Amino acid sequence: MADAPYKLILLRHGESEWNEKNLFTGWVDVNLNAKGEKEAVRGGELIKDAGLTPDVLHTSVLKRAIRTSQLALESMDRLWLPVRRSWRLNERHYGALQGKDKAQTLAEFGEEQFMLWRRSYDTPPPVLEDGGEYSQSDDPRYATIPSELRPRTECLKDVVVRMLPYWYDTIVPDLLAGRTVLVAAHGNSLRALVKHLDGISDEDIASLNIPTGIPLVYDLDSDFHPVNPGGTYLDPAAAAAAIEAVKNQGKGKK
Ligand SMILES: O=C(O)[C@@H](CO)OP(=O)(O)O
Repeated sequence: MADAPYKLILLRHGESEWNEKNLFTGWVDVNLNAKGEKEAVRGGELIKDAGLTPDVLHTSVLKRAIRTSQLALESMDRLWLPVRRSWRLNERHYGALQGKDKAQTLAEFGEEQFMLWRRSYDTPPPVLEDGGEYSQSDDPRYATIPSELRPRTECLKDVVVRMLPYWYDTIVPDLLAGRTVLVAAHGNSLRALVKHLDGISDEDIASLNIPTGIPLVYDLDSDFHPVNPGGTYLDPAAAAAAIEAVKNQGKGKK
């Protein structure tokens, strides 16, 4: 393998209560379900069995990612790791779709609009008005984000824009310091990071899905380009099946 000084492990949270119900989630802070907890433990075991030892953890500020990281770290007896959390690793804000049923949304608006909202690079869902049941406008954890920066909906392009400063300013310095970095985050914030790492086009990113709970390892060269493009899933067979399930969400299958 070409020279690859940096090791990055990406982990999407385990299945959540709303993944199970097939609801658009975004910034709504739902918990893991029992299957998701098991996936998180297994994710940690996979990392350990691969001989990897994360030195630092980065998570979003949403409990499904935080709990996944804790369960994974516990299963490798590394709960003691230093941890940084940022809203910049949060799931994509799903705007007015938050809390809506994916299958009903597909039936109501049709496949084309559904896929535009769900996977197009630059078409955000309608804005979520402040103060509603699924709004985070009064959530204290976001109180320090200036209002012009605070999303009320996001497309993937918006996620790339808000996530990249965190990549460059916080994760890259950890890699440069020689640390193996574990990032526990979400389907769409990880799609944004993978798009950046692999240089995936705005069109091609639409068909890339990330499964819950299966670690994806990148070996990065000195310019932070993957020497293993696309990364390496630690359980490739399970990842392939789970990717297909994510793709089919909304079609009555999970
Ligand atoms: O609902 C969401 O927040 C995300 C991830 O679960 O869904 P999707 O894969 O449809 O972008």
